[in-house]
Amino acid sequence: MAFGHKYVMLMHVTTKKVRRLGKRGILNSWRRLVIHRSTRERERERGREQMACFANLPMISSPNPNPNPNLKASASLSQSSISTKLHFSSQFSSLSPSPLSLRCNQTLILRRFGGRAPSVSPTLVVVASANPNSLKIMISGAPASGKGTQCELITKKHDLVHIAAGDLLRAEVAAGSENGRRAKEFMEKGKLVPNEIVVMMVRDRLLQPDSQEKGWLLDGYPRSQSQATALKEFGFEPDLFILLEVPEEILVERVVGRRLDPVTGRIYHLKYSPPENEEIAARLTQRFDDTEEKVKLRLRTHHQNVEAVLSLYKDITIKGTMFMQSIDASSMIKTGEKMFELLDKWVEQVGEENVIQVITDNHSSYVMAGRLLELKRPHLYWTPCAAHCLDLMLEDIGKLPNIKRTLERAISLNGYIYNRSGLLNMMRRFTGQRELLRPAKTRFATVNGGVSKEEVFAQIDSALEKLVKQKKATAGPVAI
Ligand SMILES: Nc1ncnc2c1ncn2[C@@H]1O[C@H](COP(=O)(O)OP(=O)(O)O)[C@@H](O)[C@H]1O
Repeated sequence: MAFGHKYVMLMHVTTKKVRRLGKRGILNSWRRLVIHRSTRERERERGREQMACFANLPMISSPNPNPNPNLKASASLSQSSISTKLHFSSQFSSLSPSPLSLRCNQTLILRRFGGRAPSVSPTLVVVASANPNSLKIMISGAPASGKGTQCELITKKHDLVHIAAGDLLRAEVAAGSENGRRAKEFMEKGKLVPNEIVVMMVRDRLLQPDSQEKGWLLDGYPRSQSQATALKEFGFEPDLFILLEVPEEILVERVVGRRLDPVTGRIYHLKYSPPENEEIAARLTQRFDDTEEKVKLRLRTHHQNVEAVLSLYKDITIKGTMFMQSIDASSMIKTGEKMFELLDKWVEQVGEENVIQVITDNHSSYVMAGRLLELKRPHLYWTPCAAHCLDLMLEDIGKLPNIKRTLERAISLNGYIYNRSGLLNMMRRFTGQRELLRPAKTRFATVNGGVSKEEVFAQIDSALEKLVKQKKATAGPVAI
């Protein structure tokens, strides 16, 4: 494939040829579609921004330049041939420093890098989108907000390629490359790694054939407006942006106790999800930036950037719980009617059609308020908080004499061990780093940090299902 000063050539093959000829043969046998520069100039004179040319294109993909210097594009070809509409961006000009790109269904399929005149042999990357129905999702959230868990569930169900910017960077650090060395300096400080390292890394991964064919779930990117813009310029636009929000105190606790099993890749938590046996416990590792001090820095960086990124994707964002307002209700907390007025005002403000469920405390005034609300608005669904119900039940159970005595003993034994570091150390050594369940204050808000990973996934998945249906409905045969 050549990029002369006068011509732009697009090539065409069919799947049968692909099988018969193999890679090299295909490159030689591509039918050339020649567009004379003069044609482009005439088009431009007509004031058209873009010139469209159409071709039958097989699924072609290769992020790596071919070693042949005269043929700087290489291709690996899959079985299915697809009909694809190509748009040739008319940014092309012998003087223009801007890169030349071909886009296919929003996916970058060809790009010339560098700002040299086209007479200089360009480096080409040829990639084609095989499946316009594939999902393209971005997921964002503070450290330990559960992105990893949700990504696992999402990729499993929708067979997407999971691309985590943090993992790409850690792989680079582990490889000991110059980029990795530089990246580590920033990662240790909980700061963002400079764009010149991250952007290309993510772009290259997105261009890989598996991401192009299956669709992708991009995790931890973009973290700034400039990263989002850079990706957009490369032609990558998500269908959906997911933001996971979790209160900060929960995040710190999660991060500090988080451990990785390097053999299985499974993530454990010393307290909430301890390893199953001593063998696993002994090999667990901790991320170098999972300390309390560093996580606080990472959280600050996250909060500084998240709003800017969100503003770019607000139309396609799904968010979890949103904090609206806190009110001092101490003067009315005991009066059902007053609590009803308060709740009713909020339902009015949010719009009744947008309220799925109203959840309150189990106090009699809340129960009365909830019932009044249901009377006034028969389509509204009110429930007392399930966690609070359980909390009250357990409190009552804990008052039974037998249980009360056992609990008291457990609490004093717990305090005895945890107040003596030598003893605690010994217990951990002999139990394979196990912890005792410790008495803690119960939290009775079913929302916020109390939402289970399955509930979060259900929320995300319903949005994904809608998206899949939408994509299927709008994907007709592509014009050629
Ligand atoms: N998109 C990005 N841009 C710049 N730096 C990044 C990006 N993604 C990850 N990093 C760096 O890698 C570190 C680890 O990222 P990650 O594994 O996603 O964990 P976390 O989100 O918990 O900080 C970040 O603290 C940051 O230094």
